[in-house]
Amino acid sequence: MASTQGILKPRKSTSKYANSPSSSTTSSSKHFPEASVDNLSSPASSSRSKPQYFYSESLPLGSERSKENVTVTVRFRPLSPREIRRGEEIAWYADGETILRNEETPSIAYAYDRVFGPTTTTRHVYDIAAQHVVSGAMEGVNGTIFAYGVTSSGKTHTMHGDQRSPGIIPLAIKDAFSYIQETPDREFLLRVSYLEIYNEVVNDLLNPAGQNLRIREDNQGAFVEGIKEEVVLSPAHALSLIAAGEEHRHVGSTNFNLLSSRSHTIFTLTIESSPCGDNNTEGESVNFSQLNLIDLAGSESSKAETTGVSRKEGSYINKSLLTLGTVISKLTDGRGSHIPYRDSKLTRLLQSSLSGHGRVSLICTVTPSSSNSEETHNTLKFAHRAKHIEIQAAQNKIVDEKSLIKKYQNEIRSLKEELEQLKTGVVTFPQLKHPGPIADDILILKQKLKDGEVKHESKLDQEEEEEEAKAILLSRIQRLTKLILVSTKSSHPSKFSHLRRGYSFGEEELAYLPQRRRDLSLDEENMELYVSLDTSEEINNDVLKEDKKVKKTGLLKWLKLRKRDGSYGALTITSDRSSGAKSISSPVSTPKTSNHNHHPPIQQSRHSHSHSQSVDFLFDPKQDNQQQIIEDDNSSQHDTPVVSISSPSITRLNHEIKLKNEQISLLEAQVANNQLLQQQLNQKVLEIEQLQQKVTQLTESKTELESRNKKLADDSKYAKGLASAAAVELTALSDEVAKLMNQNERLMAELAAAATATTPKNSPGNRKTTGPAKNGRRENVNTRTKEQVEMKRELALSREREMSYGTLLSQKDEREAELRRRLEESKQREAYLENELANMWVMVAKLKRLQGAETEPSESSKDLD
Ligand SMILES: Nc1ncnc2c1ncn2[C@@H]1O[C@H](COP(=O)(O)OP(=O)(O)OP(=O)(O)O)[C@@H](O)[C@H]1O
Repeated sequence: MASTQGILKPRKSTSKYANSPSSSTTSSSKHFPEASVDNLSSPASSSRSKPQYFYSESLPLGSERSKENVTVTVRFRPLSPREIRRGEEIAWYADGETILRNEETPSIAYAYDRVFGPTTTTRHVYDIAAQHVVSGAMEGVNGTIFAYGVTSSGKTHTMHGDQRSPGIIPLAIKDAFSYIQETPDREFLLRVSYLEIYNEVVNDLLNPAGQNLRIREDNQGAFVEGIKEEVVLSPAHALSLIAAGEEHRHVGSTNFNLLSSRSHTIFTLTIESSPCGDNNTEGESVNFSQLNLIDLAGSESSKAETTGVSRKEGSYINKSLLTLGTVISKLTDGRGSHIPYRDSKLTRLLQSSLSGHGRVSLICTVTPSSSNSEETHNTLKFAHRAKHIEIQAAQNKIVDEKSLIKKYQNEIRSLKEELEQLKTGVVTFPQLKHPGPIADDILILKQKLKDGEVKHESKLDQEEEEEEAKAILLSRIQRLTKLILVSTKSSHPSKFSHLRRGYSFGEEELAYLPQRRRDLSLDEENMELYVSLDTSEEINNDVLKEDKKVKKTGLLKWLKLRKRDGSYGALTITSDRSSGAKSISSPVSTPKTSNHNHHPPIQQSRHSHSHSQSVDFLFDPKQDNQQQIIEDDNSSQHDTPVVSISSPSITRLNHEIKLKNEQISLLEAQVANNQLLQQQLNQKVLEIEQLQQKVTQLTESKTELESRNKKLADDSKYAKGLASAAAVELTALSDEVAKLMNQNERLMAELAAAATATTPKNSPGNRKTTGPAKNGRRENVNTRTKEQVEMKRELALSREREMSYGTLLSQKDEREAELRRRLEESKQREAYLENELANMWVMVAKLKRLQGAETEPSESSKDLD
């Protein structure tokens, strides 16, 4: 793949204010005149005299610049009814369009590309902070827009919005389709994916089965393996996918926000475009870009009273946001040190955007309230750091083979050639020029035609077969064509950046936006206050409930329709970039206009350059001049000059053949679907069997471990008994030793006394003592000496015994410690196995659920048969 991407250029802090919050330079610091604001100081420089503050006055950003900074804007939300009730005060406020100031200490101020006050509409925020990123993405430059802020500061309100105030995501989608409408010389293919990062686990929000997906890397950067991508054909279609995805997003209640997002979400719009029709020459590269729209979970303040699950969620959220902060600091410190992208899934996925590949817009949402002043200040510092990231946005081009739009275009081209050959009768059964599932179908049908043709004798039969082949080719062309989006305008467009786009949302699109979803989270007290504050729109609970029901029914209806007939021709692509392949899991189906009763018949004329093979669609101006292509079967039949009518009977027969063909295609599709389901079912059964085996094995090893544990516990008990017996023995022994020592001392004392008593009597002066008395004393002395020797021997013996008992005791201690360690190990192993077992059961339950879900459609399709 030939991909031209931007280059990371961490900016060196050359200015003396570069590291001070007051020195916020803007995206345009190199290209726009800088204006200094005197008397503004930062916390860091408040003591210095006359600090200078640089900021830009010119927005939106010019598109011709090659080097840019991240666009950083700050949006205040109004004080919430709860905050008002608590009598909280304004701690921060917008001072003009670009400066934000602290109420208490006005010298603390920050400047950004734009500061939006609490009354600014999301549409205005979009125009300033997002529109240039979206238009860039439509032109082939990657783009990322994300909302950052503490919990309940208004991120989801800004990114998703509601029916009264659609957020950045719906506005961007609408704008993307407007861009297509205003660009008649290019063809587009749009597809979307939607994921969440919850507790550091990546889940696919468009595919509930896609849980705990892996992040992999290739030469284009990080990507999520196996994520589902859906080709989208209209704003309503894209919004319906988001609405369906939102149903799976993790939300919870915090003491700041009753419906708080507990996960980061990334909505990705992948855009491919190439020149239209005749301008589209083979081998020409395709513009390829991705627009990431990110709603981060809110960082949680230490004031949050959380327990259990929510504390765990909060710590994951805080950790990943902390990593985001560290990454941004390192990117901007100019030291070129290691950047820890890999420390969190969020930064891994954002690596490409943060390292300068494409445009980035950071919208920091803050609350003005005094109780959150500290958190707001942290957000402002984060925003200030992010401002220094330098990006170099460039168009991404990819070569033919990697592009889905080229693949479809080539397939349409060769199908048209085959159709033309069939019409002119030059080649009755041409050789296939392209492989793939559609070509396979055609091959089978052609084979059918071929087999039958030999037997047909009449000219009518031949014509019937030809008509059948033509009708099939035509329907394939139509199905593929409608995936590629083109403008209904024939004139050349004015430049996108000068266009005033129609932002208005039709009812159909609004149905997929929440009905002030977040407001429903207010407690009753707040609700009352909210209602009384918002007198223009009296919301009573019944109406809310009713609206919610209607919205849900709308979505369900849409999902059902989509399931039943593949409306919109929903095309699901599971990316497998590791193998370089994209698997198309559901081939393009033929939606009938009658099945789109939820979506009023939406038509769009395909701007074709080939008269003979054109597949014409009607354009419905009611659809805001920018609706998707869904073919009008009737009109295409009328306008397409491929059916040659030679006589009334042939016409009738042709008509019947067409009907039959359609039935055949439907049945074939159903059969293929059933086979696929059957295969999946078999696979699941196999997996369940394997899991059950594993569960049995685990149960066995658990039982074995339990018995080992029991044995070890017995051993340990025995060892403890031994140890306590030894301790008793040792105590007795030490008593005995003490006794012996006492005795010894006593004897020594006696001996000493005896020695003193003997010495003077044996002195020369006393040698006159009589014989028998002398002998008696000598005997006494001898007996005592003997006793002493005896006692010394006993003492030595008892010391030896004491030592041996000591050794024994330490050996016992060691053994006891060893047994305790083993006991601990086996307890850990048991816990691990129990955990594993629990996981297995969860998986088994999931698989069973899946199996159940898959059996249902297969049964219903059987019923159809
Ligand atoms: N600019 C705004 N104007 C009016 N109301 C707003 C605005 N921003 C936010 N709100 C309201 O404030 C409340 C909290 O907003 P939101 O749920 O968008 O916060 P959040 O930052 O996404 O919170 P979390 O991180 O907990 O998900 C909602 O009731 C929302 O409608």
